[in-house]
Amino acid sequence: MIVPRTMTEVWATMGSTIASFMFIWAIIRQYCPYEVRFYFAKYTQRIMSFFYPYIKISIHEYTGDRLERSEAYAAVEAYLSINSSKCAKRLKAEMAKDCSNLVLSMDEYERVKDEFQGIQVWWVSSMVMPLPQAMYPQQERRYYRLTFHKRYREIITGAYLKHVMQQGKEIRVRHRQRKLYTNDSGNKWQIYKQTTWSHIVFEHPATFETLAMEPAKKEEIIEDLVTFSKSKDFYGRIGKAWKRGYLLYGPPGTGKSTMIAAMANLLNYDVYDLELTAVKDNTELRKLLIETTSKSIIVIEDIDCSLDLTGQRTNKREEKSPDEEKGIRKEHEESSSKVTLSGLLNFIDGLWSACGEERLIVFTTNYVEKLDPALIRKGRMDKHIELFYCSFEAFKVLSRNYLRLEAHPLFDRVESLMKETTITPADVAENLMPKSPLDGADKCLSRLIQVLEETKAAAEATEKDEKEASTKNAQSSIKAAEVPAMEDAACPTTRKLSPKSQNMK
Ligand SMILES: Nc1ncnc2c1ncn2[C@@H]1O[C@H](COP(=O)(O)OP(=O)(O)OP(=O)(O)O)[C@@H](O)[C@H]1O
Repeated sequence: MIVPRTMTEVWATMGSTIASFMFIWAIIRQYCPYEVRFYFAKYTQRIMSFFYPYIKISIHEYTGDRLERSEAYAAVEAYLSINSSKCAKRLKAEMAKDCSNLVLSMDEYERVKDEFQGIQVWWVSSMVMPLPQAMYPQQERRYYRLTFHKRYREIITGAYLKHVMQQGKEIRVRHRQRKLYTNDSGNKWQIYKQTTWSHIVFEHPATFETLAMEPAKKEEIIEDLVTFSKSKDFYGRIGKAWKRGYLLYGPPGTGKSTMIAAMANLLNYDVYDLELTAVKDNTELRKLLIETTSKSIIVIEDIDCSLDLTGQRTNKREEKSPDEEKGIRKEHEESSSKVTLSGLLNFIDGLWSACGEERLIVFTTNYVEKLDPALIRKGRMDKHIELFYCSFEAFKVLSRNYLRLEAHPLFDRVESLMKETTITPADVAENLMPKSPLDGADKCLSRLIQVLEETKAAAEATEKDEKEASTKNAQSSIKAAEVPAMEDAACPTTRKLSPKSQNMK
């Protein structure tokens, strides 16, 4: 045997060995039957794995017959986007479908190391190229491969993978773009078709900080919401679906819709704005419910206008002006649907309502007294929140938002007027809004004071009119009572006759 002496000889020997091996392999591939090769590869792998102490787990991007994108792959991708961006040398940046920012992930064939409870694991991103002879053009199939020592099989397949999935899902929720869904396309013929959710990006800027409300009440609501969002284990333990109902009620313009936006922003939830009048029947309502995702708020605004408490539905459009009424009523007749009160009750807490988790169901109404007690009982609508007219504390929040003012000499006058009259936060907000670039705080506050004074004067005038009217009514009823008494005195027999006997007479 010739022993190579120099480096050049070593390379030359190695090169010729590899070439010989490839030549032999090519001959085997050409002449050896497929079955023999298959068994050869299979048993070689088994023998290798006997000596090879590592386990590999692959997580593919697309799974199933319908080739849906795998949730597990997406979670690993999100998990590694944080880990890999710190240590990988080749990263790729993409604008993800549900995300407003660029998302960094490991580039193909890049390898990163991760550590869990002192155990080292390796992740490799890889892909399978489509077969050239495939009948349909396919995309390359990407996958992540996790490698770890077989000694740690239990921990890695249990706790570590659970940790990766959990963290990955959380990262995805944090980075996703939230959506505002609606089932009302505005098409009056929609009632003859199945309704589905359509969405836009949810970008309402309202927060609890900007919401005008008594600070103590605000704190209580925030605490309730945050506690709910952290109560997965609690709900599991007590055997209840992880959802909570909120009933927001109060006069128009007191901030019910604004509060829903603040709730969504606080908890980072999507919003499903459910228009009941556009839902055909209970089956369709259930279908819409099933299509909602976790971490969401399902809102039914003005519930009193959407569903008659006898189970007969009315349309909120019926409340339009008399001019519109005729045309609208026709439209309503065409679009009337068969969602019933019991269908809605099932929607809230029937068996199907447990199909998702971490969901809030919010009803709003201006007339809480009109609602069926069954609809709003505790357990369905767990928390009832009344939104009031603007208090001075709420006004201070609005003046901070609109005028960046914490204090002002005119505040005292506003405070005393607010004790004497009522005004909605919407009206206060409108008056604090500068109408021109030259409008300063003085002008806005003076405008608000003027409106408050006018409202107070109008309320006093109405009260005076009502008092006068009731005095007049009282006087006329006294007079009316005196007339029969005088008639009775003139003819005592008449009094004893009943109307019937009078007629007979
Ligand atoms: N509590 C509040 N805090 C801050 N802004 C408010 C508040 N209430 C009302 N507003 C302002 O008034 C506008 C109307 O409020 P919003 O639509 O939330 O009232 P609402 O109670 O839902 O009314 P409706 O019952 O008529 O639907 C909002 O755009 C917001 O600017």
